[in-house]
Amino acid sequence: MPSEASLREKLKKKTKFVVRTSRNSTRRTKKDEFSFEKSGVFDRGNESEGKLKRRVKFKGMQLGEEVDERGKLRNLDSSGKKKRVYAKEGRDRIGRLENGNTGHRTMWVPGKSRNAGSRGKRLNHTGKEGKEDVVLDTAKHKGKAKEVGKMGFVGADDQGSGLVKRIREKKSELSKGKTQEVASPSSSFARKKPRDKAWLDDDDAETRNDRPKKKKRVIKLDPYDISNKRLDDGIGIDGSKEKEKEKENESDKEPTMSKNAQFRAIQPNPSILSFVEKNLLGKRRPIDLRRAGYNIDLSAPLDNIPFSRSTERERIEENIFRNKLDFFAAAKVSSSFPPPDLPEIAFAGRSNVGKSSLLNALTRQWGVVRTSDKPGLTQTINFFKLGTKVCLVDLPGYGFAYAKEEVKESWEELVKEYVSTRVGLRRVCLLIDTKWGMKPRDHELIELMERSRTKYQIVLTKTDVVFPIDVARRAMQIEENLLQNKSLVQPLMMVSSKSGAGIRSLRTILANITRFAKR
Ligand SMILES: Nc1nc2c(ncn2[C@@H]2O[C@H](COP(=O)(O)OP(=O)(O)OP(=O)(O)O)[C@@H](O)[C@H]2O)c(=O)[nH]1
Ligand SMILES: [Mg+2]
Repeated sequence: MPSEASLREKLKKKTKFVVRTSRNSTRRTKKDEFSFEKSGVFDRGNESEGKLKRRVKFKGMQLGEEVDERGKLRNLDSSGKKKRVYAKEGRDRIGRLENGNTGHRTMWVPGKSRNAGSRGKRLNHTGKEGKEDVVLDTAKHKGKAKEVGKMGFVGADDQGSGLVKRIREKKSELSKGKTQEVASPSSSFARKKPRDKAWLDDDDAETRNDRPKKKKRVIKLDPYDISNKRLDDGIGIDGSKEKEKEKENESDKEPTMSKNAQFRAIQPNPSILSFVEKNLLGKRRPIDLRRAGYNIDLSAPLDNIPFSRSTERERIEENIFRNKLDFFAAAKVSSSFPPPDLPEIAFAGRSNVGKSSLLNALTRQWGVVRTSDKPGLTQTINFFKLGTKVCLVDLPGYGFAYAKEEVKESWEELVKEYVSTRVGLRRVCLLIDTKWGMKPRDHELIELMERSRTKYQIVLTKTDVVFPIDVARRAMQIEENLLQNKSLVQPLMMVSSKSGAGIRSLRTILANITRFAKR
C-alpha cells in the first residue's frame, strides 16, 4: 500500500498539469489525457474514499448548487457568475457509488463549450473503468454535456494542500479575466431554470402568488324567485331596458304559431274524416289494405274494389269511363282549340301536381296520357275524347317547371284564356297537392274562374304521401278558405292516382256532369 506522502507527491505532479492546462490552453490534448492516466488520479484506490466522505458531503447535491472552498453547499445566484462547480464524486449513472472508485472529489473548470460527451467517450476508451463514469455522471447532471467544455481533475485529498492553493490562484486569475467563460455552464442553467423548472424556484413561486387573482363572479340567487329568468334578463346589450320592452311588445303583436303549427291545430269536421276513412285515403299500411279486401299487387287496386284488375276497364261501375280514351287535339294557342262539340271536363293545376296521371287513373288506361316526374311535361292543351259523350282536357301546369320563363308565361296565359272563355267547358278540376296545399297561383286561377263564372271543383292529389289526418286537415283548410266562392262546386274531392283511393268517388261526380250536360 503506498504511503500518503507518495500519493501527495503524485498529486502534485498532476496538479501542475491541471493548472497549466486551464491557464494556457482551452483544449486538452490527447497527451494531457494520457498524463491523467499516468498520474494515477483515477487509480488512487479505495483508501482515500473514506477520507473524502468525511470531508465533503456531496450526497444529494443538486443542480444549481455549488460547494465553496470550505466545502459548504450554496445556491447559484441568478447572475450565474460561477467559477467552480464540483461534481458528484465516484458515482455511476444511476447515482450509486462505484466499486473500486476512489471517491475523490472532482472539480470541473469549464472553459469554452466543447463536446464533453465525446470527451467522456474518449475517457471511456482510454481510461479505466469507473473513471469515465465521473465524467459521464457529471455531464448527465449538467443537462447538456456539450456545455461542460474544458475540464481538469483535482483530487479531493489535496484540499488544503499546495494543490488547492494553486487552484485558488487560478481562480483569482480567472475571476479577473475569464469569469464569464468559467461561469458559462452554470449561467446557462440559471437561464434555463425559470423555463424548465420554474416550479422549483421559490422566487418564481412568490411572484406567482403576488399576481392579482381573478375574482370569482358571485351570483346571488333568490330562493323565492319563480320567474325562471337569468339575473341580467332585463338588461339589453347596450344596457337599455326600453329597447328590450319594445321588442317584447313587437313580438307580442306577431302571430305566435308557425304555419305548420296552425295546420296541426285544424280540426277536420266528421264528414271529411269519415270520407277519408271510407275511401282509405292517406298513407296506409299494406296489411290494412289487404284486410279491407283490396288486391295490393295491382298498380291501382282501390278504385275497383275488391276484384279489380288493371286491364279490366269493363268492370268500372260508371259506364262512361269504360269508353276508350282517344287523343284528338293539342293546342298551343287559343286559335288551335278544336270546336266545342262535346261537354268538356278540364284538369288544371300546378306543374307536377298529377293532372295527367289522374286522367289515366280515371279511365284505367295507362299510357294514353303521358306523365313524368319532371315538372312541365305537358306543354299544350291536350284534348281526349272519352266515347262520344264527353271530352277530357289535360292542361299544362303553371308554377315551377323546367322551361323558360316566357314559355311558362305563355302556358299560363293559354290556360287562363281556356278556363275563362271556353264555351263547352262544364267543369274545371283544380288539382292541389295535398302535401303543399294552395299556392298564390292557384288563388289567381280561382279568382279568374270566379270572375268568368266557370264551375270548378277542388281535387286533392297524392293523398297517399301524407297521413290520413293530414288529408282531412288539408281538405278542411281549403274548404274554409273558399267558403265564400260562388263558382266552387262542393264537395272537395280527395284522390290518389297511385293507390286509386278516391278515384271511384270522383268518377261518380264526373259521370253525373255528363249525364245532365246539355249539348
Ligand atoms: N305518390 C303519388 N304520385 C303521383 C300521384 N299522381 C301522380 N304522381 C306522380 O307525380 C308525377 C307527376 O305526375 P303528372 O301526372 O305527370 O303531373 P302533371 O300535373 O301532369 O305534370 P305536368 O304535365 O308537368 O303539368 C309523376 O311522377 C307521377 O307518378 C299520386 O297520386 N301519388
Ligand atoms: Mg301533365
